[in-house]
Amino acid sequence: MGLLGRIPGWAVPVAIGVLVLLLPQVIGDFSLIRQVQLGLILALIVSGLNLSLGYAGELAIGQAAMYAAGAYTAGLLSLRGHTEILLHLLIAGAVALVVGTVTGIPGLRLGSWSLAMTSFFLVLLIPDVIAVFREQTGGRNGLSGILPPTLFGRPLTPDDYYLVIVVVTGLWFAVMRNIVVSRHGTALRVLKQSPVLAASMGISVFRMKLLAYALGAIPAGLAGALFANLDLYVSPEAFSFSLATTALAASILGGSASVYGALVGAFIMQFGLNQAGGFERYSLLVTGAFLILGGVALTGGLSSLAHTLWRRIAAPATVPERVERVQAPDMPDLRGEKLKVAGVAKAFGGNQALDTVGLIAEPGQVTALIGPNGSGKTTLLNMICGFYRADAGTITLGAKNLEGRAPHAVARSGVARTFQTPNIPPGITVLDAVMSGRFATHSASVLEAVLRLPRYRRVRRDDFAEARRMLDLVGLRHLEASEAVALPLGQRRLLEVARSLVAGPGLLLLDEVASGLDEDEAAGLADVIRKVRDAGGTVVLVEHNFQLVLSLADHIVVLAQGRVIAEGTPDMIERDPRVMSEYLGTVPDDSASPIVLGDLVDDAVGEE
Ligand SMILES: Nc1ncnc2c1ncn2[C@@H]1O[C@H](COP(=O)(O)OP(=O)(O)OP(=O)(O)O)[C@@H](O)[C@H]1O
Repeated sequence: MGLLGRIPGWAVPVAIGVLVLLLPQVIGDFSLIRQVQLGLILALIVSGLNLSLGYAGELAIGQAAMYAAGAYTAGLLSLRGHTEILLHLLIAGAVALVVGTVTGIPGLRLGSWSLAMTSFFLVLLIPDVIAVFREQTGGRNGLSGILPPTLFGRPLTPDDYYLVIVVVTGLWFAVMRNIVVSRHGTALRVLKQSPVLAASMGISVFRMKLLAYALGAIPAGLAGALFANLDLYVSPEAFSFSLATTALAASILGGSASVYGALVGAFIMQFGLNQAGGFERYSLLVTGAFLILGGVALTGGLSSLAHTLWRRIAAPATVPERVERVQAPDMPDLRGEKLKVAGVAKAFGGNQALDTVGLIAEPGQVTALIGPNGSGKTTLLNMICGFYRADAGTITLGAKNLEGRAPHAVARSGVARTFQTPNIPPGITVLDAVMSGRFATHSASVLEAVLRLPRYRRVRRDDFAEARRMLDLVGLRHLEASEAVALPLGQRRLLEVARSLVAGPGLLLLDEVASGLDEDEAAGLADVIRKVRDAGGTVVLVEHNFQLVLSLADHIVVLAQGRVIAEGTPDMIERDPRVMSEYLGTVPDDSASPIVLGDLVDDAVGEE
């Protein structure tokens, strides 16, 4: 690691903050200082957008409305004689939070693009809402007569007020950083990668998206209060649609999945726009140009570019090609639970994918589920995980009835799974990726994460310890600081197994976990699965590699056309004529060579 790599992560933003704080002492130019203040206010709005767009993957541009709510709240408070800036910030933040929550719920409940649409209409509605409450807001004439702000009763000079804006912005960015590096931050990235993955890790997709949108409202509300007290005048023009597009362009240009990208994007837009002659007329064109630049030329934004360069200079990444088979520790005891699937049926239109299927998986055993393509294996896994509702039948884990539970509730009941294609969010380390599997095991709130309260620290310590233990177990500990998504396939599969095990699940579902692995990698994986079994875990293995199934499974269930056609020990299954004939049905009739079951299944894998 180079000298640059030893600079702590917080040092750069703190140094920039101090520089910005001292700016008026160095530059006396009033108009430049005003641009900096407006840039910081825009950065607050953009950071809120980043939380939902960049981290949770939900396009929602309603921050302009929350900005307006914050500005009018502060203005109205001031007109009633309350000039205390801290009171303005507190109430404006709370009002924006309420606006964000109330408008976010219907948008998110309806799903799909609804939040984008509701937030879009929210911005278009601002002038109408202001007009309806003309008496209070001053309508199109705006709200004038706002009194200069005070701090603890003391009037603030313009220089003092500059400090207030810098400190509030700095504090918010510290809060944002704490959220982003917390479990909630990782959960947001998981959600952005895939709602299915999030739900299967016990994360409520609706709640997490609402959290991101509502939290993102707070800085917009703070920005509104700061703006009202800067200009001492608030009018509807300040909250036009072009503000929403400016914030969007700044977010994409700076890097929406980045904390400090909001500052970069906001300053480029603020200073860039100011330079553009006749901006008022061409604002949408200019922001559009910035949007295209950010979207086409800078995927991940300027901050991602800077981050990549920094990492190259400070700590060049070294990712070993192959799985390191280190002597792994023993698996801690797992409290596996009995899975009982009885009489489960599922039809998609006229296609009966599962027909009265039954399966029992015992703790301390590997139960393999095999069958030709389209026989219903994945459908059954998705039903156990709560992604599909059964038309008939029951699914229980221990004493818990899983049927009818939402996917995140099933995961919280102790069901963990891997995916046919490893599902790993970009931008997080191997250690973070494994720790994210523990999200459902705690109840430390966002506030505890932001303030780094003792319970949060304790939970975090346990997360680190457990994740490292699992990385030791699968032999990836030496890669804990590497970017998770950059690992080769074999290691990503092991990583998924570690992530599924880290919360000590009652049931582990492995979906074609050996597919695409070479012999060594498959053998390493088989060792890990045996350890899970020996530690008392309940394992259901969906697998096409028949030799691996024979060597690992204690019990095999064979599905064909949605029905269980055979079950028993590997010996029994290998000699079962029905199993042979079902598989024979999958090969061309002109196959004249002697047929071995394992070869046939391997052929099927090769064709995929
Ligand atoms: N969401 C869906 N909508 C409609 N049909 C579906 C859906 N999911 C699965 N099916 C159908 O259900 C049947 C079983 O599919 P499933 O994916 O469960 O099989 P599988 O045994 O997992 O196959 P593979 O080994 O190829 O993954 C297939 O006929 C498939 O086309």
